[in-house]
Formats: sequence, structure tokens, C-alpha cells
Amino acid sequence: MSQLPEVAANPYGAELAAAKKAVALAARLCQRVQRGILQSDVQSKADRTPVTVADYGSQVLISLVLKKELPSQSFSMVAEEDSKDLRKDDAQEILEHITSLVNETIVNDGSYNMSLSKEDVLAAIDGGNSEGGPSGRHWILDPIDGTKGFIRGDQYAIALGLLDEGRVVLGVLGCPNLPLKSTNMHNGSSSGDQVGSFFFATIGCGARVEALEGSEPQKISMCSIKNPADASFFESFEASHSKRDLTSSIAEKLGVQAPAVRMDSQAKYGALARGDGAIYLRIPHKGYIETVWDNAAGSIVVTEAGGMVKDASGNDLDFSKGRYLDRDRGIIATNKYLMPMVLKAVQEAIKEEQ
Ligand SMILES: Nc1ncnc2c1ncn2[C@@H]1O[C@H](COP(=O)(O)OS(=O)(=O)O)[C@@H](OP(=O)(O)O)[C@H]1O
Ligand SMILES: [Mg+2]
Ligand SMILES: [Mg+2]
Ligand SMILES: [Mg+2]
Repeated sequence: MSQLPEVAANPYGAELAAAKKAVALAARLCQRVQRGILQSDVQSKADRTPVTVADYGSQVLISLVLKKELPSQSFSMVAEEDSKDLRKDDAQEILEHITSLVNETIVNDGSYNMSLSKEDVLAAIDGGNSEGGPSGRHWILDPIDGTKGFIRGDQYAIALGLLDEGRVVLGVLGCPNLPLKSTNMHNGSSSGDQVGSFFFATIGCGARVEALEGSEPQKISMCSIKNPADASFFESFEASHSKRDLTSSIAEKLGVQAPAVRMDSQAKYGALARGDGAIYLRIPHKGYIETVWDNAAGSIVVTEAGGMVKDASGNDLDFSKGRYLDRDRGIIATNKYLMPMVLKAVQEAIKEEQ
């Protein structure tokens, strides 16, 4: 992958290169699994959400690559998956499958000469059990965001962020099923029908996209729409993840004409950051507690593309509180022109709902 001069001069340049390498390798494992996914590859977690061999495999590869590429740095990672279910007696076949997937991906890539045992795999997964917090550096990983989309054959993202002294300073989003070409041509790029978008951003250095398979990175920016009537908005694909009566009443208040664009995962943040749409409304049902890994990488890609990411009260997101995001109700991402109007509509809609 090519390095831009500004990336070389970037204070987080080494971390960015390692993060990109890690996400690209994990994406290869995920693509292979998605092509031939079987029911036996999917398990249900204690919270009744799905997890697949690829979620675990992706987490193993990313933890491994980050440690290999940044050997002198202390390692802390806040990641979604843990090894508890894989340590049960009836999970040994799945654990073997994950171990062989990881080892085959490493062999095919050719960068590392190593072979992992089942114990190594479990230990690498548990490398993601950090509590994060306001001091030091912590990687934040969602090994597959949008697992339901992944199983359906739709959008998903491998989302890796870096927290430094409580701030998100780096984000990488691998979106294997997201076309590289911006659907509304806002950025003027034309890359044919290539599929697989790789977004990355570091603090103060802007946001970029390149082909997941590798291409010249292009700087991206949010759309500059000022009239909400011209805006389109993204929301979750899964109805159970989004309060659709509220999002449609917000859209109505804003005079949004276009129907909601429903997409799985943080691919929404990437698509928004390059101007495919103008607003992302993430308004979960009451009582849902938002996690840091569902938003860290996506939010810096948007802010570095010139956008804003706020909670429903208009506060910035605080990623320094541990594994969960301390935020008021929903998350709103849009450009600086639309944010005041969108926040007003969100607050009115929430008030009317009570
Ligand atoms: N009930 C509920 N409400 C809101 N959000 C939830 C809920 N359940 C899960 N999740 C989290 O949503 C992550 C998927 O992102 P999205 O909701 O944006 O995408 S989609 O639902 O797949 O369309 C998804 O991430 P993954 O588990 O990594 O797939 C979840 O962390
Ligand atoms: Mg997620
Ligand atoms: Mg996930
Ligand atoms: Mg999950």
C-alpha cells in the first residue's frame, strides 16, 4: 500500500500503517467466510446477537498484526468479542475451524512465518478485554460490525480505532462490500464498478478512501448541502436497531424528501464521509447501551472529512469512559450546516414521543 507524504509526516503514521495492514488481512478472512458461510459458522451470544467464526478470526488477526507491527508499544485493546463461549467443551470444533482459518490466512498472505495453536487463538481474542478509559493508548476494535448484514451477504465493516488520552486519534474502516465509487459522484472520482472501500483517518490529517485491494488514496469530504430538503439520510438496516417512527418524524420535520438509506454497520459513516448522503441518524430503542467499538473508527472518519458527530443533546461523544459510550439517546452525524437543524428536529421528536 502506498504511503502519502502527509502519512509519513503523521504523528500516528506507524500506527496507521499497522492498523491498515491488520484490517486488510482481517478483511481477507471475512470475505472468504462470507462467500461460503454455513449455519454452523454462526453462533448466538448470551445477549442473543449473532457471532461467527469470522468475527473471532478477524479479532485474532488484528490483535496479532498490531503486536507484530508495533513491537515496542504496550498493547491494550477494547474489542467486542471474548473467548468465553469458545472455551466450552461443545465449541472445540468451532475453535479448530477458527484456528485453521486464521492460519490459512496468514500463510496465504506470506508476511508472517507462524502458526497459531487453539490456545494462541483464545489468548489473542482475550487480548481485546481491556476496559479502555481516559489515560494511555487503547485500540478499539469491532472485528465485524454489522454481523447480521455479514450473514445476510450484505454490508459489514471491520472497524479499528485508536484512543490516545481519551481522544480517538485514528480510525480505519474496511468495508468489503461497499462500492468504491461514491454513488452521487460528489467527490468526482470514478473507479468503475470496483467493490471494497477502505476508509482511514488520523487526527488533523483528513480522511481518505482507497480500494480495499489497494489503490491511490483519495481525500474525502462530507457533502456541503445546506438545505435539509435536499438531504438524504442513513439509518440501520435492522429495524430492531433503529427507532424508525422517530427517524421518520425527524425526517418529516426537516422536510427530507428522499427515502431513508438503510445500510448495515459503520459503512454508513464511511459513505457519509465521502458525501454519498448528508445525515446519519443512529437512534436506538430506549435502554440500548451504545459501545465504543460501534462508533470510534466511523466517527473520526466523519470528523476528519469535515463532518460533526454529536449525541442527541448536541454533546461530542466521549470515548474515554470505558467500553460503553456515555451519551444521551441517539447519535447524529452530518455536516456543520445541517447539524443545528437536525439537532433541533431530533430534540423536538424525542420530546413529542414522551
Ligand atoms: N438493539 C440494538 N439497538 C441498536 N444497536 C444494536 C442493537 N443490537 C445490536 N446493536 C449494534 O448495532 C451494530 C450494527 O450496527 P447498525 O445497527 O448500524 O447496523 S445494522 O443493524 O447491522 O444495520 C451491531 O454491531 P455488531 O454486533 O458488531 O454487528 C450492534 O453492536
Ligand atoms: Mg458493531
Ligand atoms: Mg461486531
Ligand atoms: Mg456483535
